Amino acid sequence: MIRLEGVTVRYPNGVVGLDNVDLEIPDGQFVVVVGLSGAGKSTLIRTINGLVPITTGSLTVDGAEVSGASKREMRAIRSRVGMIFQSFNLVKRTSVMNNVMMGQLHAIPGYRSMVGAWTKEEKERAYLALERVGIVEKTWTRASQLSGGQQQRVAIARALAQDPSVMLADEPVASLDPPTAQMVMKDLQRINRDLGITTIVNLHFLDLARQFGDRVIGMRDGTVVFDGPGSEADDAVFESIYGRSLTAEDTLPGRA
Ligand SMILES: Nc1ncnc2c1ncn2[C@@H]1O[C@H](COP(=O)(O)OP(=O)(O)OP(=O)(O)O)[C@@H](O)[C@H]1O
Repeated sequence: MIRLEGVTVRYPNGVVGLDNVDLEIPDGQFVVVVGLSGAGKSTLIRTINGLVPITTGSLTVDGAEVSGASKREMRAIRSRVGMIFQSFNLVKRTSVMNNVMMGQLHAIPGYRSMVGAWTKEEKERAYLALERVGIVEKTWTRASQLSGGQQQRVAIARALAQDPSVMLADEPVASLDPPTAQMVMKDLQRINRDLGITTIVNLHFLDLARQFGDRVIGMRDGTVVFDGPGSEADDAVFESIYGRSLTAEDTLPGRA
C-alpha cells in the first residue's frame, strides 16, 4: 500500500509540485495518472520513489515512511520500486542482458557486477524478465540496435529483475508510435495482473488512460481533481481535469 497524507512538495524555487495530496493506492492496483503538462504527475512519481523530498505531510510505501528515511532505509525502499522512463534510460553500448542485470545491482556486490560475474540464478531471473516482455531472443543484442518499443521492453525487464512490489512509469509510451504504445501498455497491464505489482503510469493520451486505467487519477495544479475508474472518465471528466476542451492531440494518433 502506498499512502500519501496531506503531502505538499515545494521546490526550492518556490513552485508547488504537489499541494496537500491525500491518496491511498492498495497493493496490486493499476493506476493511470493524467493531467496537463505541469500538473504534478512526475512530481508524484518522483516523490513516491524518494527522489523529491516532501515539504509537509506523510508518505509511506509498504508501511515504511519515505520522508526522513535514512540512506539505508531509502535504499531498501528503492530496491522494491521499479522505474520506467519516457526515454528508456538504457546503457546503449552494452547488451540487453547487461542492462537487465543492472536492475539487480542493489543485490549484487560491486566487484561482481563490474566484471559481469553473474550467478546462474541472477541470469535465470534476467531471462525470465525478458521472457515476460517477449524479447528473450534479443538477450545478447546491443541495446543501441533495438527499436524504441524493444528498448522500453528491456527497461521493463530491468525493472522486473529487481523483483519490485511497485512499478512507476513516467510517460512510458510518449516516444513510441501508436501500435507500439498499445503493446507496451499491454505488457505493463499483463505484468500487473500476473505478478500483482502495484503499477502507476503517467500518461497524456486520454484514450489509453481510459483503456488501461483500472483507476484514473486526474491532476491539476498539484492537486487531485478526479479519482475513479477509467470507464467513468468520459470527455466531460477529462475536460474538467484539463480545464479546457479536448483536442485531437489528447488521443493517440489514428484512434480519435
Ligand atoms: N526540479 C524542479 N524544480 C522546480 N520546479 C519544478 C521541478 N520539477 C518540476 N517543477 C514544477 O513543478 C510543477 C509540476 O511539474 P511536474 O513535472 O510534476 O508536472 P507533470 O504533470 O509531470 O508535467 P510534465 O508532463 O510536463 O512533466 C510544474 O510547475 C513544474 O514546473
